[in-house]
Amino acid sequence: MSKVFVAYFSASGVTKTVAEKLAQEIKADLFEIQPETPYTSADLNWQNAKSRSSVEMNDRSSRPAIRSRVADMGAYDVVFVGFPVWWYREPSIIDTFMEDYDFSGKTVVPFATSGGSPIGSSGKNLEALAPGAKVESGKRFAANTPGSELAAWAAQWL
Ligand SMILES: Cc1cc2nc3c(=O)[nH]c(=O)nc-3n(C[C@H](O)[C@H](O)[C@H](O)COP(=O)(O)O)c2cc1C
Repeated sequence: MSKVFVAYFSASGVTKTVAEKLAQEIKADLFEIQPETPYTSADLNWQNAKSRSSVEMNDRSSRPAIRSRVADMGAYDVVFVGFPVWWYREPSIIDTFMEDYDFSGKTVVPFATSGGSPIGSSGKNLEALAPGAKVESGKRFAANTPGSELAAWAAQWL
């Protein structure tokens, strides 16, 4: 049986709810990707080109620091990676997370929440940062997606 992990970043709690539901349904270990410096509401203002999130998302090399490490990433075969869609793709802190570990030989499955945008090119972006991993294109879920739907979707990798 595959050993399964769910890691997520959530700035305002929506992805957190989906990630918790997913982990519970598939009995996976759960890890929150927490920024070393938490995002304030001013940081998250996408209408301000100078806000922290705008500045980070405009710089593809931006790698916001993460507060803590996964104890034993080597133990897992399948890693679900959850995040809010920011500017049609994964937030830069997800790029930090992907570069922080060796995912070779693992399957990485992105999932996201958003105001409506699909997950877009996030899977391809994560793939570029995870040499030797099989990275799926992933899926965007509505905030209130039932656990049964998440479980049915995830079953293909278990
Ligand atoms: C900086 C920023 C950029 C965003 N860009 C998009 C976007 O391109 N498309 C979209 O549908 N929603 C966008 N959103 C909305 C979030 O994806 C949505 O509210 C998400 O569910 C929040 O998840 P969270 O509570 O886990 O952080 C953006 C939100 C922020 C803060």
